[in-house]
Amino acid sequence: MERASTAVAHQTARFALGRPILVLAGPGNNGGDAYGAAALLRDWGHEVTVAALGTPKSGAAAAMAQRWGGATVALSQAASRPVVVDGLFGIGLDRDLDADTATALCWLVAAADVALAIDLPSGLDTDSGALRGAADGYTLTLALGALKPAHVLHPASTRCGTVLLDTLGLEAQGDWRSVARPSLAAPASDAHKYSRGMVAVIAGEMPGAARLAASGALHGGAGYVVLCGASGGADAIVHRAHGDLDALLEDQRVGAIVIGPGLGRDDAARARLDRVLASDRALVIDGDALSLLGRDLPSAVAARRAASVLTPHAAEFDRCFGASAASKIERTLSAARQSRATIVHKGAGTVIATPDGKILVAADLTSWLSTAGTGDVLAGLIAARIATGGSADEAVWLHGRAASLAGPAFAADTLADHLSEAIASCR
Ligand SMILES: NC(=O)C1=CN([C@@H]2O[C@H](COP(=O)(O)OP(=O)(O)OC[C@H]3O[C@@H](n4cnc5c(N)ncnc54)[C@H](O)[C@@H]3O)[C@@H](O)[C@H]2O)[C@@H](O)CC1
Ligand SMILES: Nc1ncnc2c1ncn2[C@@H]1O[C@H](COP(=O)(O)OP(=O)(O)O)[C@@H](O)[C@H]1O
Ligand SMILES: [K+]
Repeated sequence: MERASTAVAHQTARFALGRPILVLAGPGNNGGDAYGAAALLRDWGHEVTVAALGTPKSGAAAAMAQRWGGATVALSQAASRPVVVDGLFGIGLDRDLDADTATALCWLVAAADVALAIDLPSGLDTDSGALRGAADGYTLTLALGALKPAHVLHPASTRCGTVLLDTLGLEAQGDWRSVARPSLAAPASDAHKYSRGMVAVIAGEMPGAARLAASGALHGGAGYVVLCGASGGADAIVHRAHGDLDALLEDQRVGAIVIGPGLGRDDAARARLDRVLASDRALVIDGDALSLLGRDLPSAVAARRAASVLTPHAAEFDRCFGASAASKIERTLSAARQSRATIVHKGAGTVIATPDGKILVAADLTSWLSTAGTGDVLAGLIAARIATGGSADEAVWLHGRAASLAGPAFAADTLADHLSEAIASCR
C-alpha cells in the first residue's frame, strides 16, 4: 500500500500541475491507497481535500487514514475540484454503487478537468467488466500490481480513460496479455507461391461472404488462395467447383481451410462441413459452420487431429458453448480447453484463448468494425497467418490495424485493401 499510494501521488502530481485536488476515499484498501496518496500530496505542498465514504477497516487502510489525519467531508457534501482522485472502490466492489454514491461520483468526475481512478474506476466489476454504477469521463486509470480484466473488457474498458500500469515491483505473473503488433518477416528469398502458404475457402449459399474471406487470405499474406464453390472475386483467387472438394482436402500444399462464411445451413452445407472436419488440414471454423455444429461443436472439434481455430461472435459463442454469467475471459478459456481449439471470441474487446491456457485480449479495436462482412475477412486472414506459420492473434492485430487505416464508415469489401499497409508496419 505504501508503494501504491506513492505511485498514485506521483501520477496525480503530474496531472494536477498545482491545481486543487479532491481525493475520494472509500472504506477498503482502495480507500487506504487514497488516504496515503492524499497525505503525500499534502506533504508535497498541494491543496488537498478528502471526501470520505465509510471508515477504513483493514489495518493498513486505517493506518493510511491516520496518516492523512486531516479533516474529511462526507462524499455527499463534497464540492467539485479541478482534479479528482477516485479511491472509493477497486477490486473489492461486490455490489452496485448505491444511487447517492453513484450520483455524487458521476457529478464530481464530470466536473473535474482531470479524473484519475486508483486501480479501477469505482463501480466496475473487476472480472466481468460489467458496469455497476461507474462514472464516465476519467482521464486515466492507474492499474496497481497487474492489469485486471475490467481494464480491457467491454463495457468497463470504455470508462477507464488511458490505462497506466504500475506493477509496484511485484512479480505478479498474469496469465493473459494484450494483443500486440506482431513482428512479421518478408517471405524467404527462395519462396514460391505454394511455400508462402496456401489457403482454401469453402463457399456455400452466400458466396459473397466466402469471397471476402478469400480476399482476407490473399491480402493477409497467403501465396495462393483457392475459392471452392463460388465464382467471381479478385482475379488472383483461383476458383474450383464444389466437386473438387475432396481433391482439395487431399492437397498437402493447403496450409489452412476456411469454412463457415456464407456456408448456409442446409444438408449440402452440413455434408461439406463434415468432410472438411474429417480432414487433417488446419481449419478456421466461422459463421454458419459454428451454428450448424451448435452444442456438438466442442466434441466434434476436440476429436480432430489437426489444429482448429474457431471465430464465434457473441451469439455464435452462446450457441456452441451455452450462455453463462462468467467473464468473457473465463468463458473463452474454458471453451478453448473443451474443444482443444484456439478460440477468437469476437466483438468489442476480442478475447483469444489457446487450448494450453494462453489468453490474449484486443481491447482497442475501432467500433467501425461493426459492419457486415468484417468477420469474414478476419476468418480468411487468420487462415493466411496460420498457413504461413503464424498465429490467430497476429491476424486479429492486423485486422484491427487495417480497420483503423480504413477510417470511418468503411465497407468490409475495402478492408482487405488496407492489410498491406498494416503488414508493412510489422517489420
Ligand atoms: N491486494 C493487493 O495486493 C493490493 C491492493 N491494493 C488496493 O486495494 C484495493 C482492493 O481493496 P479491498 O479488497 O479492500 O477492496 P475495495 O477497497 O475495492 O472495497 C472493499 C470495501 O468496500 C465495500 N464495498 C464493496 N462494494 C461496495 C458497494 N457497492 N457499496 C458500498 N461498499 C462496498 C466492501 O464491503 C469492503 O469494505 C485494490 O483495488 C487496490 O486499490 C493496492 O494497495 C495494491 C496492493
Ligand atoms: N463494436 C465493435 N468494436 C470493435 N470491433 C467490433 C465491434 N463489433 C464487431 N467488431 C468486430 O468486427 C468483426 C465482425 O464479425 P462478425 O460479427 O462475424 O460479422 P460478419 O459475420 O458480418 O463478418 C469481428 O472481428 C468483431 O470483433
Ligand atoms: K477506484
